[in-house]
Amino acid sequence: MSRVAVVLFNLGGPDSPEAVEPFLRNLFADPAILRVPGFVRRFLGPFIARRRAPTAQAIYARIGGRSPILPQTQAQAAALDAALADRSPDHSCRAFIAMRYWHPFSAQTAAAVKAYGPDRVVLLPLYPQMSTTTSQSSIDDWRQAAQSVGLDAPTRIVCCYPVQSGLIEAAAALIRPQIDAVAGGKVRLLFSAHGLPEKVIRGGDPYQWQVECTARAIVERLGSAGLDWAVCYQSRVGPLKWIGPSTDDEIRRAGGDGKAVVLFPVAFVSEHSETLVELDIEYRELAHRSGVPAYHRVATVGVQPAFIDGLAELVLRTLAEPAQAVCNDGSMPACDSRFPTCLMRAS
Ligand SMILES: C=CC1=C(C)c2cc3[nH]c(cc4nc(cc5[nH]c(cc1n2)c(C)c5CCC(=O)O)C(CCC(=O)O)=C4C)c(C)c3C=C
Ligand SMILES: [Fe+2]
Ligand SMILES: [Fe+2]
Repeated sequence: MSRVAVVLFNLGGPDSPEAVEPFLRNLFADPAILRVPGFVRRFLGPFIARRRAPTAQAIYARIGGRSPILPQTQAQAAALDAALADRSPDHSCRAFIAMRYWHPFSAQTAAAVKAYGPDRVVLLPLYPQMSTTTSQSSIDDWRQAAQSVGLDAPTRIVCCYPVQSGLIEAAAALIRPQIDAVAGGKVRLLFSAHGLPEKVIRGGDPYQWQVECTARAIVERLGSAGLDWAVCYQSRVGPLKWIGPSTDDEIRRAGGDGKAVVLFPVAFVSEHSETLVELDIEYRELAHRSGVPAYHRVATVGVQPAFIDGLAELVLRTLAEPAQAVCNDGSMPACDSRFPTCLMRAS
């Protein structure tokens, strides 16, 4: 029986009010996030972090001063361990967590994985849609950490899984009752994803294309003829032009059209500041002010069994593949055919 370490990547979030500014410093030190020459980033990153800290502290203060992203990810890791134990008699799998901008960092997790002594390692970003700013940044960070602790077990990467059947099934099961609950059926389903600067997408990042693939696959699974739906982008920060339409504009448009809103966070798989504050408080207030007759925020897929089973399937499929990295579950083309940044190419 082979020992497999599955490393789950997520963004991480501050665990106290004092952690907010150092968390932001880590985020803006990432060359994938702040795309300026290194000597500029070394000064500009801490400057932006200091300027953003009071706003971010106010955001986290609304949810008890800390992000729940780590306990949420730990629950997913435990559920994945159980799903893999049920499905895989040939492998003994254990899930580890590596966060990009707050504890536990890749360096600490790489040391724990080394101590576990795996025969193989599977890297699994908790981002269904691949972006250079998220999955690729985490994997680059992991490679450095693994090298520095001398972790050299054969490693496979899950690049992305925007239409993985478990993800789509879990999403549709959460969305369907919210749509059915809207009296009179005058409803618009908004798929809200974290935005990105336009220049990141122009640079060959598959994220926006994959967000749209996920939304379309969920609509198909819902099978509601004539369903009114749209994709939109939230969480803009900084002076650059970001991809649109923005979630704010879509909420105002729904209000103008007299439509109720059912909003599904299509690029987040757990709860944190962007869902609990931006979607549940700020956009709910905006919807009210904009005349939206009803606003329903759908929960993230979290530990829904269909989603966790889908992750387990991805792990087992990745272990069975000869390729260094896999995209999706084979039900759509790998993103390397269209995007130079696909992790299949990078590996
Ligand atoms: C799909 C997921 C995400 C992408 C893409 C992404 C890009 C991105 N983010 C920022 C800046 C910030 N993000 C912040 C919080 C945050 N971002 C994501 C996910 C993606 N980011 C998550 C899950 C979270 C929440 C963390 C938590 O609460 O646990 C923040 C901090 C909060 C705030 O100040 O608003 C910043 C800043 C940029 C610049 C960017 C792409 C270039
Ligand atoms: Fe973000
Ligand atoms: Fe890919």
